[in-house]
Amino acid sequence: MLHKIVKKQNNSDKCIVCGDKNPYGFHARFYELDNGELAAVFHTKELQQSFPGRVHGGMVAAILDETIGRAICIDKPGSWGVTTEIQVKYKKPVPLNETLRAVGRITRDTRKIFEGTGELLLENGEVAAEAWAKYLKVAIEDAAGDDFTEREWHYLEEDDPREIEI
Ligand SMILES: CCCCCCCC(=O)SCCNC(=O)CCNC(=O)[C@H](O)C(C)(C)COP(=O)(O)OP(=O)(O)OC[C@H]1O[C@@H](n2cnc3c(N)ncnc32)[C@H](O)[C@@H]1OP(=O)(O)O
Repeated sequence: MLHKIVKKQNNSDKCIVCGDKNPYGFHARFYELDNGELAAVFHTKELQQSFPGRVHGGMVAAILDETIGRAICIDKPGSWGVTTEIQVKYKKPVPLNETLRAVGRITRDTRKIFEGTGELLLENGEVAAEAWAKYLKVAIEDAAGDDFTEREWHYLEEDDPREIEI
């Protein structure tokens, strides 16, 4: 189904998932959708390999982790969490050198923690991996230091899509 993009989230410099200056990372872009979910658009790369031709399972977990972890910001902008637990079901190999999508949403939100689920989609829309994850809410200063948001947390002005097929 085609979903309208309501808002684009910021990127960091060095994160392995969203870092714009990390040569080995996914260079993911995160978009808040009109259905209340968060979509990631990201690029898989040769140097993320596990067995030849497929992305490492740890990297698959990483994109799902960040997609779910950022979904909290849809309803609560400026919220941050650190991952305390994650479960991933790997259903199909994730290919190298492709532009792929992931989607996540929040399923539980309390004063201290939040939880959510997400899926990584292949180009044809098939689900390659699904995850559930739990996060402890933290102040960004505690997780990343005092000046993280000024130093390396940027809105990237780009030619973004207006809609995403999920
Ligand atoms: C852009 C945002 C996207 C985010 C996606 C990516 C996020 C990441 O990759 S984060 C990196 C991976 N995760 C981490 O590094 C976390 C490592 N773990 C830690 O730092 C610690 O274990 C931490 C902070 C979670 C808890 O620290 P700890 O010293 O145990 O804290 P502690 O004082 O015992 O507990 C604090 C509170 O949290 C609660 N708590 C601790 N762990 C958990 C847990 N797993 N589940 C639920 N509650 C918990 C405790 O019950 C306690 O509650 P209260 O204050 O009511 O007593």
